[in-house]
Amino acid sequence: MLRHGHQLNRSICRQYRRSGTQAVWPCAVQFRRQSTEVKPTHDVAILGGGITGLASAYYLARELPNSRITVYEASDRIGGWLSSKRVPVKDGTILFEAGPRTLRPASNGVLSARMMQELDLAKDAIFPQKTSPAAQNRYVYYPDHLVRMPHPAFGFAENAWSLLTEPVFSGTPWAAAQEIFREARDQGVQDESVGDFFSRRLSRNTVDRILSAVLHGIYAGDAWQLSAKSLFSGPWRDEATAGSIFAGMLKSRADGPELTRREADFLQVMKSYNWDPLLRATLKDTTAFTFKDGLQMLVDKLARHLVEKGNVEFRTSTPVTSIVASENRNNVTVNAEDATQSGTYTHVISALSPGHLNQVARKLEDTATTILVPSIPTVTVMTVNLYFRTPDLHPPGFGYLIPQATPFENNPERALGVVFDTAYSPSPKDLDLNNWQVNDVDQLKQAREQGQLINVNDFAWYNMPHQPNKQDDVPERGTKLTVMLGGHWWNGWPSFPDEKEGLALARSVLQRHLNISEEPEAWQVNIQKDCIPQYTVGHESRLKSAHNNIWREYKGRLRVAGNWMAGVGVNDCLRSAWDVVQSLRSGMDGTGLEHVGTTDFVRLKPVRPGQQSDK
Ligand SMILES: C=Cc1c2[nH]c(c1C)Cc1[nH]c(c(CCC(=O)O)c1C)Cc1[nH]c(c(C)c1CCC(=O)O)Cc1[nH]c(c(C)c1C=C)C2
Repeated sequence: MLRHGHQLNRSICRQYRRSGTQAVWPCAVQFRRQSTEVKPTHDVAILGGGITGLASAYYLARELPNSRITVYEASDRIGGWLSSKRVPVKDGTILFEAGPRTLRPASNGVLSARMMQELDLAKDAIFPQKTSPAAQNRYVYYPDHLVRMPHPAFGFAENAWSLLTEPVFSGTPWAAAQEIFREARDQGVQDESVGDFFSRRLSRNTVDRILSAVLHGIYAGDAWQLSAKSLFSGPWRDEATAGSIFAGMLKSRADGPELTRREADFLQVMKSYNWDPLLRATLKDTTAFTFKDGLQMLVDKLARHLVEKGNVEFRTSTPVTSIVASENRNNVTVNAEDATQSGTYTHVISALSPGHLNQVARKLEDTATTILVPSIPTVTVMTVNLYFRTPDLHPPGFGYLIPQATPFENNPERALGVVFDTAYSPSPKDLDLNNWQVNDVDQLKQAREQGQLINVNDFAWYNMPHQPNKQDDVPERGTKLTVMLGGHWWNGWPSFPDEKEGLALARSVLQRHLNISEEPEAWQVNIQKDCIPQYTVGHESRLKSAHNNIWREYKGRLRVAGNWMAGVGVNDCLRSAWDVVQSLRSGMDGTGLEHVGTTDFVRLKPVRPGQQSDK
């Protein structure tokens, strides 16, 4: 982080000082409010205070309430890549996100939705509607202009015209029509790159012009390095079992979608959860949500909740130097740089990156690094947040992605994409009663009390009767954008652009692509070093080796979680924390990687036309 301090973490610290709680949180000192001294069933050290570490502590404290939990964090703040900052502008304040900015409620996202309900955060959330431009309008920049991606809401004629005339789609509709007739891969192929897989099944243009853009937006990675088996496990399996991706899709429609048994069980557990009916309805109407003070609110609320629990201790500014299993594998000693913070635990959950875990993992009396996890490459992403006084400097939408095929002269900065952040916050105009589609507040309140969903223009008004939430506190909304740079384009670079260069690169992208030449009123440059692990070809077999190595050395006393195993997003981090805690709770042996490569599949009931799938 190159600008602005860690105000939000410090503000919790101040709040706890003010609230008269017995110790100061977290500010480099430990904090534990022990209610009654009961011998803990599990004494667990969690390594890493990012979202995975916090979520692990949260699930442990809930599922194993008699456990004792110690979270070790090397830096002086918690939250990892999640970092929201409120910054001043001429007439108010606006919110910048350095890392992830929204959460999707689908799939593993049910965990973030559930956490939001349990932490009473839904009243602070912002829910753009499915039908809003933010949800529907997604663009790709190719070769020298923005192209809106087809969406059912745009109608047949517009979508067909775009597919037939835009160079970005050149050859793709024809390749898709032929996919079912293409020969399936040799059964001996263990894995291949996403690029190789989809250029075999569809076309090279489809990969370079469309898929590579999608992969930029999720992994900031190279389509020709990332693993098809790990990233597109469904189509990868469909080719092997049904002969083609299209045939696999037809089979799913007829017989029902195929899931691993573990996934089906997870969905069942989530379905039977006692959802707030209004939140459930709101989530069905939205594709992504955020909070009025950004995703940092989730971190702060989680931390506060854990401190109040009493059985969680945070040790910030406490780098761990090694973790050593006892000879009989009954416990693990965590050694910290400050020896007074070292301790012996029944279990350790590592929420560290693989490289960091390898550095601290030691065999008994061994001083050399132990390779527990085979090397998993990472990429560095620079995010540049900018705020301009003039509103609507871009077309309405979520943002745009830049594929690998965009000619160098149209993207010499090697940008990956641009996010239109204003789309996630209602403007003061949206909140003005006179601009509402319905403006009889009493009628709206009555409807809300009956559990009906009320929308204020493009947003669900969940926190009624309070004013709908907004992120930017300004009387007239400007334009807020984030330019994403780097990723795989910067692989092997000995150093990265500094703050000044980053800002210049971002402004140059905006000038060329959106014709924005205005001076930004506020900006922030963030370099997220090694933030996204790359699931490159052979990823699954590396995870299997990691499982074997960790089991051999720690026999279930060390479990791993994080964004390097089953998805790089915040929701996936929550899921890996959830899985580790569930297996600890049920007394199962494991490492956190025991499910990798499972072949136990079940079919769900097919969804008939007109029928709604269960969310
Ligand atoms: C900070 C950079 C990140 C990039 N990808 C991710 C991060 C954190 C991880 C990620 N982004 C998305 C997903 C899909 C599933 C999901 O959980 O939503 C994942 C795993 C989608 C996405 N991509 C962008 C945004 C704003 C979102 C929504 C989720 C979020 O807020 O992160 C834009 C975007 N992300 C990256 C780039 C290069 C990019 C470009 C416009 C990298």
